[in-house]
Amino acid sequence: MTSIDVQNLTKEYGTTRAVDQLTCTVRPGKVTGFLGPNGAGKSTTMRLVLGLDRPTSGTATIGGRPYADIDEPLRHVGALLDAQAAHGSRTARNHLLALAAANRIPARRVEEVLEEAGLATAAGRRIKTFSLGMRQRLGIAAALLGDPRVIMLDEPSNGLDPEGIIWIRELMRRLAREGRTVLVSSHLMNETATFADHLVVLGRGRLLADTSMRDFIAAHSSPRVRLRTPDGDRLRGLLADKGYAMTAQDDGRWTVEGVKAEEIGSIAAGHAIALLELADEQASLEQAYLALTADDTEFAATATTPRQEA
Ligand SMILES: Nc1ncnc2c1ncn2[C@@H]1O[C@H](COP(=O)(O)OP(=O)(O)OP(=O)(O)O)[C@@H](O)[C@H]1O
Repeated sequence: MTSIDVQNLTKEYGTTRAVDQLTCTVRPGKVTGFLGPNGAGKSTTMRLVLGLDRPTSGTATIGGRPYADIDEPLRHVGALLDAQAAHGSRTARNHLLALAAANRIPARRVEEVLEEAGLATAAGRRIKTFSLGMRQRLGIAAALLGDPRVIMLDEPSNGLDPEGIIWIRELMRRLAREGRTVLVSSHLMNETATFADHLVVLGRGRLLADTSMRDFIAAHSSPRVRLRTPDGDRLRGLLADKGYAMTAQDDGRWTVEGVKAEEIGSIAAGHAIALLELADEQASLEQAYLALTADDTEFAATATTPRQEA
């Protein structure tokens, strides 16, 4: 089993505590979404796991070993941290060939990952001519080069077009199905909801949540019911007597907060009120995330303004 294990990890930059006593385990066979407001410590944690920075205290290991102790690390751990990092005057193919040679990876893997990342026709071009999306694809190709069991991607959808976003989503799902450990940071909640099974959420360097996506949404949202009825005013009165507010929506439906569909259904049935539609509404990951991180957002316009997806 190749897990990423973080134990009491702390990183201070001067007086800034970027990561604060963080303990979590990222397990194989799942895509784990790594979330948190700007400056929460996600990139710092990834850098510490990859040995690119030294922790102030605590440990980060991959499969039980610090990254620095892993021989030919690209064969075990693939990471995309900064897509701008590749040497601009090299071609994409030469960049990957150099990485392959340094890690004793056969050169034919270069052609495979170029193909997989949709860069086969651009392989002979210098990286400095690449768009941001192409650089992301190249970074992901590099991460996959050594067929690693552990993949860490920092904002992989950055700069990708809609087709690229679908590609990366399906790629991550497949990597997890193959039993690999996949850790992906993102600011895009709707996007994360489409690929993550599990979530690790940071706020100001501390762990706010380490839970399945489903449990996270259930824990950080209140129930809400959507319904349609020809007898809205009567039902609204009945629900008001029980302390529930029924709110008219623009599309002719009503919503009721803080209640489950079963309860509304039995109240309506008890008073012979017809319901043409009745359903529990699933809160979105974005709503649950905003509810959890409202107090931990360092750089927000106002604490109550929901952020739009970038
Ligand atoms: N090299 C550094 N020197 C000084 N401070 C740093 C350094 N790297 C990160 N920090 C600080 O550490 C904190 C965490 O930053 P980090 O980049 O890890 O957050 P993040 O969650 O990845 O944010 P974002 O979502 O904006 O990418 C921030 O306050 C940041 O300013």
